[in-house]
Amino acid sequence: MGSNKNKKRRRTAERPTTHPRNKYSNNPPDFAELASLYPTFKPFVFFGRDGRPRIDWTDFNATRELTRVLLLHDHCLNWWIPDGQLCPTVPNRSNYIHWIEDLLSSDIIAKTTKIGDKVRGFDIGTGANCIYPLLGASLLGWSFVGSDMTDVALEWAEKNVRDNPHISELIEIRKVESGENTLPAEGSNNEALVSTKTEIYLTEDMGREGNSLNTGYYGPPILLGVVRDGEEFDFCMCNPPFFETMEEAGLNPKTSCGGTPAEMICPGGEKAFVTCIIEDSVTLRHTFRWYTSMLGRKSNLKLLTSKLWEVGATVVKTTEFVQGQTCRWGLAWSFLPSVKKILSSHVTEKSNLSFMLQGLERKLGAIHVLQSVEDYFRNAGALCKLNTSSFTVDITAKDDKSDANLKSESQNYDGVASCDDVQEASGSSCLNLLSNNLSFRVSVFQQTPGTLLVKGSLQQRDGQISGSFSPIFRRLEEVLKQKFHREK
Ligand SMILES: C[S@@+](CC[C@H](N)C(=O)[O-])C[C@H]1O[C@@H](n2cnc3c(N)ncnc32)[C@H](O)[C@@H]1O
Repeated sequence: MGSNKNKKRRRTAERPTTHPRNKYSNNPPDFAELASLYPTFKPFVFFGRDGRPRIDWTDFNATRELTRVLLLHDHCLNWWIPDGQLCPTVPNRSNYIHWIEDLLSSDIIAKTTKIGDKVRGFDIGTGANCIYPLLGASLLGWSFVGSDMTDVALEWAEKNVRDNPHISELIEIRKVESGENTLPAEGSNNEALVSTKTEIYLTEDMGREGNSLNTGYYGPPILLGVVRDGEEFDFCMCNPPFFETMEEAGLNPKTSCGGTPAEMICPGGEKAFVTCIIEDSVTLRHTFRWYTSMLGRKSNLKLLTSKLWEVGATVVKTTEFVQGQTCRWGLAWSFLPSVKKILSSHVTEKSNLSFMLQGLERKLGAIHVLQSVEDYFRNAGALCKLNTSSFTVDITAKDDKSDANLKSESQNYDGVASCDDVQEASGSSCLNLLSNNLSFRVSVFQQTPGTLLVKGSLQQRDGQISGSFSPIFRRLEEVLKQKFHREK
């Protein structure tokens, strides 16, 4: 009992809170002072029995006025949103900005910008409040493209930019065209549009011809088709529509931050929305140094992390944003080569490795696993030969000069790229481990229904090259276990 209590206490103590560089980390907003300085805020402030100044968090007008005065007082920003639009909390949104700042200054991935270059970001779904571009530009001098699709968001985001001439040059608001075949989304207002496109096909680009990935997202374009030819960004960020329905959104009875259906929901919820960003990132690759999104559900973090390994991200990072009672998660990934590494060529290499896959659905057999193995390595740019009679896939890394940068890293392996984050899931996909001439065979044996043995055998023993076989095979094990476990 006692030890449980201690554990709980320890967990609470260890829980991450406000980012240390967040203006409010040691200085929470002082409502009494703000009330004395801003007469329009004063009517919303009352004093509790303990004598402390408070506001009614369930009153939209109070939370909006608080955001307005905080942006003005602490950030010299003029700001407003119409009734009912999503009202951001400033300390909470600042955490995400500071996390991106950490990612950009870390040496997890190669730096592509020169010293003195301006940081350029892309805010997916900037909303009427345009909070991230306003904060990023005023706190750090970053420039932004902020995208959105509803008229009200575009009109008010532009107004919020115009009302701040000292940073307005830094922010472009970009309309997302909903594209052809666009229908009003069921159960939402006219502003939420969905296209009739049902699947996103990843074909030639990824060497996965005919293999369609249904993201479950049927909305307007997110990055592909919005980012223009030749554009490059240091990062993208997104506070996605978290929910599938307004009932699910269930508007937290303890606070009132507004939020229209167009802001809060999309078909498939945040999982579908962020899956679509991931699919777009596979095509856009180095157009962004970091792709990031916020998530409202921890379960989606795990799921999307596995998806990122499957599509060949080189680095995946996660974090937790805690502000008061609200908990959100941050997911970041990149396709640039990871920089930190340890030399692994001295590792005595095993040329035969194996693992078991258990608990598969009965209808899934060796052939499905082999096809996943083939897809996975083909995605990473390797040549794959599937033999359905011997139940093997032969894999050889291609000699592709365009990937020379990635392949040159193959003698080094960094299983964990670390940063100061609270939670992290980092690693290296097979992409940056596949070296020219590395060739190996993966064989799959059915043991009993639902249980398979997966074996990997190195085809050559070149000391330097073979050093990457084991991490590649370990990564394959993770991917297959996650995939087939999920499909149970
Ligand atoms: C949860 S709100 C976030 C608003 C603001 N960034 C914030 O953090 O308060 C989500 C926004 O995404 C927009 N949105 C939905 N689908 C979009 C798409 N495909 N492209 C751009 N914006 C989109 C919505 O209109 C809405 O303004």
